[in-house]
Amino acid sequence: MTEDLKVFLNESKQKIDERLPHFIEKLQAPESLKESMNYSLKAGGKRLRPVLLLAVLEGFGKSSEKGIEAACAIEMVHTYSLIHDDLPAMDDDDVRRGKPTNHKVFGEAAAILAGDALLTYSFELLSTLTEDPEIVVSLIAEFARAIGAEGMVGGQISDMEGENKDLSIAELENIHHHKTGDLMVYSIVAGAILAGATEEDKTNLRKFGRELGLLFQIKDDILDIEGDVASIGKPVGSDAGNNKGTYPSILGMQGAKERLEAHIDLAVTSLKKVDMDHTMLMELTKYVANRNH
Ligand SMILES: CC(C)=CCC/C(C)=C/COP(=O)(O)OP(=O)(O)O
Ligand SMILES: C=C(C)CCOP(=O)(O)OP(=O)(O)O
Repeated sequence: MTEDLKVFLNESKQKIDERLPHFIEKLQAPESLKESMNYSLKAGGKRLRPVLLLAVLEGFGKSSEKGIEAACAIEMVHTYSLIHDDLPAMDDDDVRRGKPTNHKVFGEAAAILAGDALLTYSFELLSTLTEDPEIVVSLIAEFARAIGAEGMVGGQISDMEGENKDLSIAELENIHHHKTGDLMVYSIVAGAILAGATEEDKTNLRKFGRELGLLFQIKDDILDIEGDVASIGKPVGSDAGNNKGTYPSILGMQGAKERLEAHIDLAVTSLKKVDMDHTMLMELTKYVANRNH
């Protein structure tokens, strides 16, 4: 990792980590609910989606302050998705971000409600942005599409329905485009909307985001086999345990790694077409593909 990326990641993560609990503190809501929401938000995480939004703003020469609220809203939704994903009705996982999962600490009902509250609050946060109302509406509409039935939620149910089945690579890609990719694409496009990017630049950033989402997920599948529990903060072997089709299970480990390289090339090609400073997004792409956590 370059020194510039290390500094950017640390600074961005720090800004998000500082702001997130502050948003929860000011809620006039039952303390038990706030505690459960904050537990998962504060449990750590790479903050990759907020970092992507801030990197896009920086690439267009805009201040990252402009994107903090939207970045926090995105992290809230990502955190809700992980809380629900870990529930017994879904992946039934006990450890997340190196800590006991939310339902293990607070019980299933509180975990479901903490997720619901984070999701709902994210929309409230976006609605209070001081941008032009047209921009706010477009940010909210695109967000709803990315994380709802046509996006992340749809991807999650396809993922669950795909368990114990022989999936083709096309089916697997479709699951990942929605389950993982759509929120990542949104993080990038939200940065572009806030930066006032042209339609052409937004289209190429969307293509870049789709490739980044896939390569992120291929790496996640690889780490589920080759990763180290202490680094990834969640159990290894969970995909095999849940009988999920993954890139290594369909293509073999070597095939999955070749696929990862191919998606890096495709991501870089789309990114280079965008009229911006690509340095940080280029570095982030390499980081996502080579990470060990
Ligand atoms: C609406 C919901 C609940 C969406 C969940 C979306 C999501 C990306 C879950 C984690 O995927 P994963 O199970 O592949 O990852 P991990 O290995 O981190 O559990
Ligand atoms: C989409 C997947 C595979 C869920 C985990 O996402 P991250 O790996 O970004 O999780 P955190 O760092 O936020 O915990």
